[in-house]
Amino acid sequence: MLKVDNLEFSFKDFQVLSGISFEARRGEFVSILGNNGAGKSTLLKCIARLLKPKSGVVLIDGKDANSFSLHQLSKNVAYVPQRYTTNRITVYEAILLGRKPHFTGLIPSSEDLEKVEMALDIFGLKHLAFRYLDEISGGELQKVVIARAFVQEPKVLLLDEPINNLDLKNQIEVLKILKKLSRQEEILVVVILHDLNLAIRFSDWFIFIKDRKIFASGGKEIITADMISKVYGVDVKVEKHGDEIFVVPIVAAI
Ligand SMILES: Nc1ncnc2c1ncn2[C@@H]1O[C@H](COP(=O)(O)OP(=O)(O)OP(=O)(O)O)[C@@H](O)[C@H]1O
Repeated sequence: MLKVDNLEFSFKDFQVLSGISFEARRGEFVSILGNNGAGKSTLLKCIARLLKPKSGVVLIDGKDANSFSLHQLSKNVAYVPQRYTTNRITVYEAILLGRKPHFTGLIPSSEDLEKVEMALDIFGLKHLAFRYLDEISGGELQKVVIARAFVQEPKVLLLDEPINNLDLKNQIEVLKILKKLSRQEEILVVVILHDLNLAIRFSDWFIFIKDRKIFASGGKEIITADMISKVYGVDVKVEKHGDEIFVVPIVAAI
């Protein structure tokens, strides 16, 4: 579904990414992890074609992403940024805008409206449908932005820190929804996360970025205290409780 091959990116002469290669399949939940400034958002933006890599290719379903028209790209890839600005439109209208790549006439089709209704339901936003975006909370807005990407019906859904404004209950709820979407709709979900333990709980595959490169990638077996300590520069323990593993930072008493 997604193949990134030898991607390099620089902001002028400041190299941010080098030799980034990985593949991910339909139906997977992949998390991109690493310290602040490691290049995670830059990688996601290169995949979404918002930034142009210096070299390397991004293949979507075997086709070079550069060969897609913007219209085709928006039917294949949806991107939820870390920060977003809002217009004075309602929650309903904002989500409906996600259907834009599917519009065939001036009036939304019944399918467009059904998808919006479905998204309002899935994301628990029905009661806010006719509120303006500046009249809802930051966490609610975050859900709206994800719901808008969902109705776009992409094959690849890219999300940059989608749970950073949410309380714990909503963090888990949104990750559960994303996981369900990856499984049921066979979408490839690629998410930047900072919470290692939530990433471990929900992801099928992990990509750790450090010093411009992929430091480690793989399934849960790559999560070791040594690897995490090297990536984040913090001493940690990896503890097992039943089938689950947890990363616990070792912090000396203050
Ligand atoms: N527009 C820009 N111009 C120049 N440098 C930039 C620009 N955007 C980001 N950078 C730099 O590129 C590097 C990677 O940034 P990026 O936002 O990809 O990191 P990140 O891993 O997503 O970080 P965070 O976890 O803090 O969001 C950082 O050193 C950042 O300062």
